[in-house]
Amino acid sequence: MSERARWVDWEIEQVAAHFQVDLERGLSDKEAKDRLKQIGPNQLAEGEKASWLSLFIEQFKDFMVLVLLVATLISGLLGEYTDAIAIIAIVLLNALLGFIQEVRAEKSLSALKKLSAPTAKVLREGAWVQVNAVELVPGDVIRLESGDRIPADIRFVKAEGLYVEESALTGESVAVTKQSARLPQAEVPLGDRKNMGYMGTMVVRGNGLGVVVHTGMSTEMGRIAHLLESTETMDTPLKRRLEQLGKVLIMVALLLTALVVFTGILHGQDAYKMFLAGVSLAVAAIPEGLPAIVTIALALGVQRMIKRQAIVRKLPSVETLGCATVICSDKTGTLTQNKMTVTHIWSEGKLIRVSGSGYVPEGEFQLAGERVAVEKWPGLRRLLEVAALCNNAQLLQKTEKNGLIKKKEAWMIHGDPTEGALLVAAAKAGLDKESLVAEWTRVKEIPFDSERKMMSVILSRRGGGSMLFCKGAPDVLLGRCTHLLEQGRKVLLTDAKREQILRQNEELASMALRNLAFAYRDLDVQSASLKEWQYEQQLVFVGLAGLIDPPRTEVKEAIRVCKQAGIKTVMITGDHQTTAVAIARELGIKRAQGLTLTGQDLYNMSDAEFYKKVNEVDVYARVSPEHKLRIVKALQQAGHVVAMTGDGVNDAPAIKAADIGIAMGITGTDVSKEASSLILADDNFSTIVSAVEEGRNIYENIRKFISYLLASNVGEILIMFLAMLAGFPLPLVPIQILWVNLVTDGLPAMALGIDPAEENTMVRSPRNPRESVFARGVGWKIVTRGLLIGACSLLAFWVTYMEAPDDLVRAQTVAFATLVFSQLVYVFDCRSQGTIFQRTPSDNIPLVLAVLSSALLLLAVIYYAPLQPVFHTVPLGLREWILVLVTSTLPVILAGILDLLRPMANRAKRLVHSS
Ligand SMILES: Nc1ncnc2c1ncn2[C@@H]1O[C@H](COP(=O)(O)OP(=O)(O)OP(=O)(O)O)[C@@H](O)[C@H]1O
Ligand SMILES: [Ca+2]
Repeated sequence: MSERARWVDWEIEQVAAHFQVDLERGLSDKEAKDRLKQIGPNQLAEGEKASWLSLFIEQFKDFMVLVLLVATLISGLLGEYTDAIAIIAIVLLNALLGFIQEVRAEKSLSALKKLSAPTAKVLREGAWVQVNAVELVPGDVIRLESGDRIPADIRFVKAEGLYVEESALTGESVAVTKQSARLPQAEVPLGDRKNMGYMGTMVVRGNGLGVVVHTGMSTEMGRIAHLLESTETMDTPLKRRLEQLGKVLIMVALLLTALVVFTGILHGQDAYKMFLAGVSLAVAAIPEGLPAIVTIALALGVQRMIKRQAIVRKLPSVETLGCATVICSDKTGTLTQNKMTVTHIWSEGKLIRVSGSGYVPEGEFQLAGERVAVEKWPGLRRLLEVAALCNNAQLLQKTEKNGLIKKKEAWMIHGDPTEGALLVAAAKAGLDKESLVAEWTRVKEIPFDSERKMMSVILSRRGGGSMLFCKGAPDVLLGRCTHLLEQGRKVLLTDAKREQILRQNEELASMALRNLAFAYRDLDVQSASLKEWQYEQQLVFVGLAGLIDPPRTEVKEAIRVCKQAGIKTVMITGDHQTTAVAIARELGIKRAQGLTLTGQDLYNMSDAEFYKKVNEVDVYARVSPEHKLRIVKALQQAGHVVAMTGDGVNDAPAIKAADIGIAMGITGTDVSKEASSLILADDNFSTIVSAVEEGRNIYENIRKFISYLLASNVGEILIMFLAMLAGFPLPLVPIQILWVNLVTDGLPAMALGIDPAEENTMVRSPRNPRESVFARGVGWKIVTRGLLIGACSLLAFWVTYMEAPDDLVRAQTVAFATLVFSQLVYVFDCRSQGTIFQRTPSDNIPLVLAVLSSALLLLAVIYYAPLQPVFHTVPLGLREWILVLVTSTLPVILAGILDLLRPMANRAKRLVHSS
């Protein structure tokens, strides 16, 4: 134990020396690389993955395939070599196809996992950079903020109001406070090592710095969790439902096959031939590949989503996305650009305009159009001092490598954009942080969180004395102020003054500005005994700042699309009500009669009251994260499928509870990301809307190939069944049945899975999550098309057979060709919920190619002499081809006519139901 615990009673300098790291600069890139090579990546070992071979063998586990293999083996032994070999070849080909599909799905899923892999903020060569957590090495200096998952075992170097929840390790769910100072002795249990942080535990409040002491399997986590569960399941509700459906379909297919065999034998067919045909039919007709294709369609769709900046963490959410009826979105950074600029300052009763734009620290302070000198205005100066010092952001000038950087882009900020904007404003007055820091030393920080809506620092002045600087939401901060700074003097804050400040705050907020208030207090010797919660009291109010945060340009359109698609957008923000409403109006979220509720309103409302109103609310303002959970619940109770965004630690419960929990890729905390099912790589609201569109499309594509595959299967069974019933000879031989199955299950079905969205995808209202996959015409399509395909193929067979009853092979070839071609025509019919003519083939080139190659393969099987005996085919003449082409397009034409009758059928059904 002492070997592991030894860091606990060391001084920080000792730890740094041990790891040969300069705490101000971090490791050099080279050193970090060397250590990584030596020690290995910072990750826990994963469990065994399924090998490729076992994945391949998996493809044969299907019962009917085994029966088929055995049956062919027997026929091989009986001397039917060509048949046996051909059948086995096709079964192998089928397995290969399934195998390739599965490998592909797996690959794209592991790529996904990488995308959402955790990162760490690490100091390398004097600069803070973001790296993948696996690249951390002992000696790295890392920064942690509330919501971060600690990426390795660390010794804290700095801790500001830091609380860490270590239940992953200790089982204790109450967060413990952390410190940087050494402990008197080393031998303390894990839970009491207050200056250590452990991999996998979670920062719930405050911030800190740490030196990495153990990585990967040498961490405490590595010691207990020897293996990480490796493969995430790819199960989704739809897949599960399809698997259940699959079982039913297997039964049906087997039953029908048995029926076919039985009828055939009754009509004097050869029992052995019938058996082989039956088994082949069963193999072809059982849609065992359905769940696999669903996974592929999901995986491919997920890849398209990534291109549109939406990273799916949980596959089932892809399906749910298409059902979303409400999207609850954060305001700052999601609906707005999160590029803030201070435009107004209110100090000592005067409203000052600040000119300039972006992060360039150039601009003027103007009062009624006249430039004001900040030096002559003590209140304004103090305000900017507080703004710059009660601040964790950094304003940086990009080093100009070439002269190409435009001035506007030459400046950037690190950290919270709100705080960055304040730094810029202070810099415009000539107060840059560096010179201020020379005068003021930070002693302590009471961090910001969205619950408190304020933040403070305690500073000691070089000349002596110390002060508390505080900034926060005006309405909150004002409650803690007792005094006011006026003409450089501290005066009592009267109720009238309070009123005035709040009025001013309202006025700024109605201009869609995000407001902050600033205050300070002198700390004398007595205040040394104050408890933390006692610091932020009896403050002296200094003034307000109004920050503009323009809406993202694309959001307005995205919200319009949502409306059209039957999805309601709701804004949930920690910001002030008036600000929120102003922006919500601008974006079209707020309807004329829509309600706005504040966190306070929610607090005063019973669940029953809230539930009654929830559908009318467009904007929730000044809410705390905890309210989000209540909002999700109420919406769900009202029957909504809810998508909810969030970024902080405290948003995690709501994200988890939502049907689609959405985290922010840029500003989101690890904890919120882990709780989410979708991550927005660009934090942008419009990305949610794209994801919804993709979600709907993926689901529709799945329905498309279900209708394709099942109708094809119905057709295959039907032609055999009807032929047996009518006492005809076998219209198809086993190898042909298997071939049809291979050619249709293969490329065309896959190409349907990547079909681009139909134009009306975002005009329809959301689908009911309980809706069956067969709803909205799919079931109808399967039945009508299936029946017609079977009947027409049989018709072609019958016509040819009647003409030349002793040339059975010719009739079989015609039936074979008709079946394949009618499916290849039908595949285009599957692309639209309307008629086949609603879409042009040119927008799915892969499908056209797939169909062409399937057609060519068929021609090869018919015309390439060596294959003719294998597939029992003969070359066809012009007359036969005309017959094939007519009978294979007939189903779609007839079905189109049937479709016209469908509304009538529905109406009749409703009439029957209502009477
Ligand atoms: N760094 C900060 N220091 C002090 N106060 C802050 C800081 N950032 C925000 N505030 C204040 O706290 C309020 C709530 O902030 P919070 O981050 O919870 O929500 P938001 O960012 O305004 O909106 P959203 O929830 O839409 O992202 C803000 O309106 C602001 O007045
Ligand atoms: Ca926020």
